[in-house]
Amino acid sequence: MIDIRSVSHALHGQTILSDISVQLPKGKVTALVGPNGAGKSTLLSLIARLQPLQKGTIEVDGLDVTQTPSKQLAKTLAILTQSNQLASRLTVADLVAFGRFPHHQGRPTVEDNKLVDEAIESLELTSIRHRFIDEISGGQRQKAFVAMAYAQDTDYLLLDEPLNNLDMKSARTLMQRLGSLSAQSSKTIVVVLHEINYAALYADWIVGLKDGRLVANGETKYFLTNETIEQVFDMQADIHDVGEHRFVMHYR
Ligand SMILES: Nc1ncnc2c1ncn2[C@@H]1O[C@H](COP(=O)(O)OP(=O)(O)OP(=O)(O)O)[C@@H](O)[C@H]1O
Repeated sequence: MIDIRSVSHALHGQTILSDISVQLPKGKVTALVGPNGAGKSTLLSLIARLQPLQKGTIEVDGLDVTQTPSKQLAKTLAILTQSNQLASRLTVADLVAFGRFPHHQGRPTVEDNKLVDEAIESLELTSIRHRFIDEISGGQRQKAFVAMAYAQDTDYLLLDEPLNNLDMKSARTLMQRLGSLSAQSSKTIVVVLHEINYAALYADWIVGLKDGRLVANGETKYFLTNETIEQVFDMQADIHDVGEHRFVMHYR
């Protein structure tokens, strides 16, 4: 579980997050949703300790993120951020292998190499594994960064808008993979999504933020109501049940 208690955050005098308390369930896929600027990326970065926690506490699997040694945290949690800039010239395979570094400290084992190959195959990057990441398309690069996070094989995986630039089939394949990682390998996955229907189909749990506040939080089918969509996104949408899933018709 990721246990977030009374977390507030401010930058340059501006409140970014206000008193957020929420528990993200272990072994499930949680979607973090909300309008632009709601604070989703900030919350993810605080969970992963990419910036210092100003107020409140965050525990990942019982580990207080402010107290846990970096090596231990890196073996527990992997994050894909939105700013994936690397100065050095790396191939896709180098980049993905980089994700294993906290585990082997520069001396990869057969198991490390196997996990790198699996991540490359899972994201369908095999044919471009030797290409440089600054010479591939935006969607291919996004997949390479997702593969790097995936290869870390941590129990907790945080992904900030992993579907950016992905075509329809690639997006569906990735969400299916994340679903099976949680269902079959008990991984806890937190994913920032803008398309609510990916959350509807693949998330077990949804957390809605708006203006730095927690607006709604619950199991997917209970979260997806007209009232909640309006509260979080300030827009009306029809909710339709199709089979066992609930969809949000927000396209017109
Ligand atoms: N480095 C920064 N300095 C100052 N303000 C920042 C900084 N980073 C983010 N913010 C502000 O914090 C607020 C939350 O930003 P954040 O990126 O967490 O939102 P988000 O929900 O992830 O948005 P989006 O959906 O657009 O990616 C915004 O008002 C943003 O302008």
